[in-house]
Amino acid sequence: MSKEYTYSDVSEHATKKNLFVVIHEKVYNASTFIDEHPGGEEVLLDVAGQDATEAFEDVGHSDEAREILDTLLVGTLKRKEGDPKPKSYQSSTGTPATEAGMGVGLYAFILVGGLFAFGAYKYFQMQSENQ
Ligand code: HEM
Repeated sequence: MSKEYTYSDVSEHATKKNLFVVIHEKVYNASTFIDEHPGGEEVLLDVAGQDATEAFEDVGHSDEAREILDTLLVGTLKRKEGDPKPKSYQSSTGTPATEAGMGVGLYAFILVGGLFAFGAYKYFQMQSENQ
């Protein structure tokens, strides 16, 4: 019974009693669940009628949470031109940024290590000259 919703259809369901969210291109009706949400109703109201993929994944929800999600499914999202871009968690900028951070850390480590080795080398050279 998969129904297709456009982004503007979804955005019309943005109240506590009528609350749709988009997660991974699927449309969920969270109205019945909002009062039971362990993370509180505030966070769900924040993303009501919007793409909540990033918010949902950032929390690192359990498999149980994903099972509940399945029971709330009402349809799939049909994107049109001009709609907000899909929030695909995998392709978010988080991963490359982390890699870049590690790269910089690695260079810093090599640089500091190199300087230390050079210092030690000079130190032992002076020591042997003094003898
Ligand atoms: C309809 C979609 C959602 C469902 C079915 C859902 C379900 C759940 C469930 C079952 C938990 C308990 C912990 C776990 O099993 O992972 C939980 C915790 C939580 N959720 Fe959601 N959630 C949804 C959307 C969201 C969104 C959009 C946010 C936005 C940030 C959010 C924020 C949180 C937070 C912060 C917790 C942790 C609460 C704590 O440990 O004190 N959830 N959620």
